[in-house]
Amino acid sequence: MTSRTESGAVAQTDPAPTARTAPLISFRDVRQVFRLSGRGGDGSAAANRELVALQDVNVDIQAGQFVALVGASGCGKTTMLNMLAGLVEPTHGEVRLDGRPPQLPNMDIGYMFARDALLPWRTARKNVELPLETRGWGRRERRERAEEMLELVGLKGRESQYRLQLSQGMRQRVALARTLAPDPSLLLMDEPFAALDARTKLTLQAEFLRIWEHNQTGDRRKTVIFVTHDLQEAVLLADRVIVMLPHPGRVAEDRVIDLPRPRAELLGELQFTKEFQDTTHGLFERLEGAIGDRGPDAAN
Ligand SMILES: Nc1ncnc2c1ncn2[C@@H]1O[C@H](COP(=O)(O)OP(=O)(O)OP(=O)(O)O)[C@@H](O)[C@H]1O
Repeated sequence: MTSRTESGAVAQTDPAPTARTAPLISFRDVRQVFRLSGRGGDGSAAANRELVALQDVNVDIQAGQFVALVGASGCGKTTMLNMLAGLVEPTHGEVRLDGRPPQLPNMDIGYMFARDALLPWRTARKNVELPLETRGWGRRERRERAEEMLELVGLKGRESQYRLQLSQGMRQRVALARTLAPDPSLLLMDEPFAALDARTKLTLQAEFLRIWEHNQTGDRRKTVIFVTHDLQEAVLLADRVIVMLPHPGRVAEDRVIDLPRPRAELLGELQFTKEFQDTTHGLFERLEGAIGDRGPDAAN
């Protein structure tokens, strides 16, 4: 499989191992226009204008891939996640998940955000139990599963603590445990580690990768769509990095990351390898080049 960059060139791409099977996810000629209402520039007249959040997006993703979406603020990354979650329907074109338009609710999706969004009146364990409650799990199995997940993310002994008693890193661990608890096969992750300091971030990246890589050998392998502003994080974690540009939001580059797997134990060292630095540098130039290019819809 190949894909086109915005300039029409064919980008280096392709999830080789499963390339001949039908993609789990496909965005076909997707365009998303939001109608904005409000005051005009002079503050006097009401103005209605359109914002092109996504333009000509064509992306296929195979089951089990770890794909990072990277790009400046406003290039439509979250909108793509929301389309997969069934929260946004494209204005034009098609989004397919397992061959069908995404539907709400989809119990086989886990969605995780930059802010932990834990319920402050529930303990860590009760927070992890939440998605299991909505899926109708019984009380005992919920409790067992929540405890198992909290142990997996390194929070054994913290089950009864409330959000306020936990550090930001611990809260994100609880959020990760909550996202993984129902064992979803598709993970939508919107800057899940962005609010963490560098050291905690690296620890959580490694832990998440360890869990994900461990699952890849079983029948519950997980597809990950991981949104980040951090190019290094994208290259470290993903099989494939899609670089997006804003005004309008579009795909600029679609690159396979050819670093060894499993990677979880290597993250600390990988960052200093020439392979990693060359890959990151190439993609960085692509993003940097875009800074001068405000795109055809810069007013948006
Ligand atoms: N429901 C909406 N109504 C109007 N405009 C929207 C809506 N959702 C998103 N937008 C706009 O669409 C554009 C793309 O938004 P989106 O959140 O997908 O970008 P993003 O790349 O995820 O940005 P960030 O990195 O800042 O989260 C932005 O200009 C945003 O303001």
